[in-house]
Amino acid sequence: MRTLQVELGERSYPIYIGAGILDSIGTLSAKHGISRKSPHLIVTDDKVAPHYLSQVEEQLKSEGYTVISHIVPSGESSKSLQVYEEVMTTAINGKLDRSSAVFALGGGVVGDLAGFVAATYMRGVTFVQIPTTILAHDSSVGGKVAVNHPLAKNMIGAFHQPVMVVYDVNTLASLPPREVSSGLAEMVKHGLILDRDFAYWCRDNGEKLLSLDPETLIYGLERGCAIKANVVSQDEREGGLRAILNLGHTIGHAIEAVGGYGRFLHGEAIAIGMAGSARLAELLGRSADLHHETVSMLKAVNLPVTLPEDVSVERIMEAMQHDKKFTEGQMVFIVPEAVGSVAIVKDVPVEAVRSVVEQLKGEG
Ligand SMILES: NC(=O)c1ccc[n+]([C@@H]2O[C@H](COP(=O)([O-])OP(=O)(O)OC[C@H]3O[C@@H](n4cnc5c(N)ncnc54)[C@H](O)[C@@H]3O)[C@@H](O)[C@H]2O)c1
Ligand SMILES: O=C(O)C(=O)C[C@@H](O)[C@H](O)[C@H](O)COP(=O)(O)O
Ligand SMILES: [Zn+2]
Repeated sequence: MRTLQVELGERSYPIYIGAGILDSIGTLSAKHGISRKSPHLIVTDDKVAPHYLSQVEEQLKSEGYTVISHIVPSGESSKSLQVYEEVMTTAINGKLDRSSAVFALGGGVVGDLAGFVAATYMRGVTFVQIPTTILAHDSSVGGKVAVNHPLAKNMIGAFHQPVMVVYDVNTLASLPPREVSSGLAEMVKHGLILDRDFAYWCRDNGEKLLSLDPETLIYGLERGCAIKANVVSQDEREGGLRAILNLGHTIGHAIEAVGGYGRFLHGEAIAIGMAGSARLAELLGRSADLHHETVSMLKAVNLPVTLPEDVSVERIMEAMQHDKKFTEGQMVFIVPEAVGSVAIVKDVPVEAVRSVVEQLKGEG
């Protein structure tokens, strides 16, 4: 087992990464001071539960913990206020108290939903992340938790850090190929924003990553987590720097919303968004040839880089107005300047953005 640390003063926490470490969840919970006198809640989804829920329940029980579980339908539609209320009802009926913990067992959907429950139940209880997707190397780190509004992604949320992240890479073996690619979008993003060598490493190792070669995958997840942890440690609440983690997300979140939170996976939408950001960089004269490089990296892990013909440019433009980075009437974009380096650009002309979205429906 390897340990990375997210440095956040008194809210610092470890990311444990290893093969088979779900079997240590009970002992790790005890190590992190989780009470044996209060009941705890595991939140998971109906695709993850058949694989891993009983293992986690048994593990915690064998260490003397009392746990109840809530299984939500898999998929982005569970990041809703309705499902949030249902999980809250389970927590209240289960008599969780202020010393209780909420464990998120699953991908980013379960992590964001369960984290928002943990952030708000009795105004905040202990939160543990047990990620089971590649994408969750990003979502389980950093404490952004939220549910969606039909009009805009992650609109109802909080910052609530976990006390630990327990990342058992063995769980990734059951991921469907489309989810593997979706998760790799955030890994490529981590290279594109801050680490040129890592971005090219992802491209060169695309085949091995797609086939879940253990050594390659663990290196990629560790490097991705380390880049994310480093940014979060410098700017926990996105006062400035943290916004770079949003590369591709302004267009990507709009694509997800217009697709009804289900047509496009998060990683697919931000892959298209990253291709768009590279086009924007070229249009704004900030770099040449970045689109070609970005697209080659995304294609190496089977990600889409164009929008289907039937998606309305106007609806994308409309949905984009809700981007959380936009303030005081200014469109703010994370614009790549070179592979491994991005800028936060304010007041991007709306016509430039529209032109990029239109191009995404063409050859990308
Ligand atoms: N909080 C953050 O910082 C942050 C960062 C990135 C993404 N996100 C959010 O994360 C979400 C996407 O996360 P995701 O891609 O993990 O989606 P997800 O949680 O929906 O998981 C993807 C799919 O894989 C299934 N699954 C999960 N683990 C599995 C396993 N081990 N074996 C088999 N099937 C498994 C799930 O049931 C689901 O169908 C989006 O809502 C996105 O907004 C949040
Ligand atoms: O952690 C962050 O900060 C990110 O931007 C990571 C993103 O990958 C993630 O999708 C995040 O949930 C987006 O946050 P939002 O504030 O744009 O909703
Ligand atoms: Zn993301």
